[in-house]
Amino acid sequence: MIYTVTFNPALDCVVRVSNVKHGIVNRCVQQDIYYGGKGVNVSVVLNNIGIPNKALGFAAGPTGQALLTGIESMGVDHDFVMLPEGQTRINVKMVEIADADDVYAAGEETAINASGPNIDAASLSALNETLEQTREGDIVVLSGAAHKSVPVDAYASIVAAQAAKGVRTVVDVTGPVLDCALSAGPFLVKPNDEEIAEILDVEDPTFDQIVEGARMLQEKGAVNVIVSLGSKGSVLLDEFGNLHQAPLIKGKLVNSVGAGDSMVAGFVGGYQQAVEAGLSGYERYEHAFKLAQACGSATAFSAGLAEKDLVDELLARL
Ligand SMILES: O=P(O)(O)OC[C@@]1(O)O[C@H](CO)[C@@H](O)[C@@H]1O
Repeated sequence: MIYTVTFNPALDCVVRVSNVKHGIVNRCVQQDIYYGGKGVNVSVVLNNIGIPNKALGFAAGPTGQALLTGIESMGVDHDFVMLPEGQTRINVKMVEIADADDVYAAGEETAINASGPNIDAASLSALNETLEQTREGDIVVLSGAAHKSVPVDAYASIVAAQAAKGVRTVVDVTGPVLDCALSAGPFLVKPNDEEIAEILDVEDPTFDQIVEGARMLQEKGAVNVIVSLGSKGSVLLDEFGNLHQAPLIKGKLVNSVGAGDSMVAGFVGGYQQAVEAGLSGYERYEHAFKLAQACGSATAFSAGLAEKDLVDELLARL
């Protein structure tokens, strides 16, 4: 079973605007609301491609209730802890489009992510209790930034507790929370090229430097590392030291929100399928990485998150 944990989910309000001017009221030409937060996105994509999973995390207030009702109506199984105070955040994603008649054209994306509600110690304990339901062989995906009230080692503690039970974990977060979690040996981390640049302290890393950065993350404890390289595709450095490279799949970019989360969904879903099919070593990772690429690109080519038909179509091209 795959579990996702979203400490700070969000209602993503994506507004498409042409000819934005600062300092005045702008009217959008299209508005879409998605049930988001990185782990929630992973769950939605897994659900869309027919892979059973359960979404965990924290929700609060009427916005949190709307998020839970929304994912439930999509068929996503969940077991969120309701926080005693506050509201699940609303994140605004603005896409600036050149032509008001071509609403879903690619455009420059600007995100304003809210800070989200405070997480009290009792609620954190309640989440840890829900995580007791995992079993050996399961995968737990910990995705997205946590509110500043969360101790920096909260992800690391979950990684360590799950590893002790034979559960693999994915940690998709940055900064000190990632640094701390690395030492607990997560199964997968997924930085992008900018985060690798920060780790290496270089401005515009070459391909070799990206690979060096990924190896550094392995030395610090990550079992596998996927680095998304924007228009240059992505790479996977697997636990055996093999480098899997994937150029970007060609298609019309509509929306990059959730594309990275969709890669994570494809990877964990594909990894689980490969285990069940008896694949091992290099083949297991090739299979997982292909589904990761197909899911990531299917989201990038859609207004919302990846749907099965497009994922299958893209998979057939790889
Ligand atoms: O603030 P975080 O947790 O880093 O990121 C949250 C977020 O930007 O990530 C998802 C896309 O990856 C969105 O659904 C959501 O709004």
